Amino acid sequence: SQLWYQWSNPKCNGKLPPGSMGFPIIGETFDYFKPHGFYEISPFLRNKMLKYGPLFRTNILGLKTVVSTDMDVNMEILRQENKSFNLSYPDGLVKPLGKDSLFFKTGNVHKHIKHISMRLLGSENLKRKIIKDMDRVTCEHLRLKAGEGRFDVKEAVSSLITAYLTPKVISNLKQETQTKLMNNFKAFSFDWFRASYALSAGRGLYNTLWACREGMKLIKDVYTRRKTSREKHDDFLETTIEELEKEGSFVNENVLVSLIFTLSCITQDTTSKATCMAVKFVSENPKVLAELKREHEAILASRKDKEGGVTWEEYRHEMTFTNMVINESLRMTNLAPMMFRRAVKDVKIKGYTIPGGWIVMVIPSVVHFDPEIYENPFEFNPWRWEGKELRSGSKKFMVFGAGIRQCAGSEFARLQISIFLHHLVTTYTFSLSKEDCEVIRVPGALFPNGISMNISKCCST
Ligand code: HEM
Repeated sequence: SQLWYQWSNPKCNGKLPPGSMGFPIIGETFDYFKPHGFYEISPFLRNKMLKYGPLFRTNILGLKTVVSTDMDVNMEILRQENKSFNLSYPDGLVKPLGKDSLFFKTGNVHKHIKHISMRLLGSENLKRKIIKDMDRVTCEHLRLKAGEGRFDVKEAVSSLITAYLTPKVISNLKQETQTKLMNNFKAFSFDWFRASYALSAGRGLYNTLWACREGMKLIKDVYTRRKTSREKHDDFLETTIEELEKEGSFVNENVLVSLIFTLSCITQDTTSKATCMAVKFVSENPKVLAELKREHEAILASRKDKEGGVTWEEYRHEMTFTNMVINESLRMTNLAPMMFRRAVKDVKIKGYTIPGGWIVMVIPSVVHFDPEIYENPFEFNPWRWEGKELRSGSKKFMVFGAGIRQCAGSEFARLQISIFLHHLVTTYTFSLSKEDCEVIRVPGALFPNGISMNISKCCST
């Protein structure tokens, strides 16, 4: 009973947030990861918040944890990155990406890696080098899929992103090597972690580990050959080599190989899921679909180059409603339902002390479903964004995180979803079959059966 007492009442040089630590070692891990319905806050969180308030302590994944569902505390914690807190995801989630992954880097090294990432994912590169191929390949893939009559949206979006992005990341690969690399990018997914309650998680983890090992080995080989041959290419690999050769560079070859792999994988994994959810919400809401069609048909009508695809100007200035739809879809989906930080020292917040070494789990989804902030929070209503700033996050809208760890690929994801919706609503009629489109939360959104779409070309096009 003494051990039990010690487990339940951890030492702290101050006042710990209230809460309970669950069973020794496993803590409350299973309760936290228990699957629940899409249109509700996790029963675990709901009960804890009722009992202890928005800040409480627990033990998840064997780690002493403080959970924050309070928007001010969430923002304060994310803003204190590199000061009182450091990003610290559970090993199982980020370890497959290797110890050189940007998720294990802090301070100047992290800053430098982020800067390099933005040379691929920032607005300037999207506008100059990516949008054209993104548009063409999205259009072609949809045409192909429409020929089949029915397809899995996640699989299709993941394939099309990999198809145009891989040559931009590493050009001039032999066809066989490129195909192998693309398969490794596509095999990577964080889903095994979300589905860790299911038996299939083991296979998912195996596939992810295999993809990481093989993918990084392939990239490393190309990297070495490129450096020795001194051939110049117009791709992201070249950008990273230039960075490596700069005097006083903070990064080494392994960090850059890991970065190339990580960015390519995360891009397809996150954007394909976000597109699925946007399409699902649009197909379930005829009024939203009608308004979206109106916006995109107006863009088509005023486009000067009828053969050309979506332009950067159209995306930035003529897709207001589309961005309202994307924001609302991201708010409801909460693709990143929690963010993990580790306190580097004792930190005082809201009258409590978070002891150094403890994990803080920032949960923005509770804020996104707070009826005081979003009226009828489980209703998909893009018009709630009317007249609001659509692109920047805030403590009330934290889908892409905040502070220096804010998402590097938010603009990429927005652009890809916008272009997918543009072609979908202007050229096709589509529907999702209800039984094949179940979405659950574990607590991240998961599609156990994929998202299948029935599609055919509009008679008028
Ligand atoms: C709709 C899709 C996406 C969502 C909802 C999303 C969400 C997030 C969130 C919440 C964070 C912050 C994590 C934290 O602070 O702990 C983050 C970070 C990050 N995201 Fe995304 N993301 C998306 C798409 C992408 C894409 C397409 C990429 C492209 C590679 C990407 C790359 C990254 C990277 C590299 C970081 C880490 C940044 C850092 O550590 O400084 N994300 N994302």
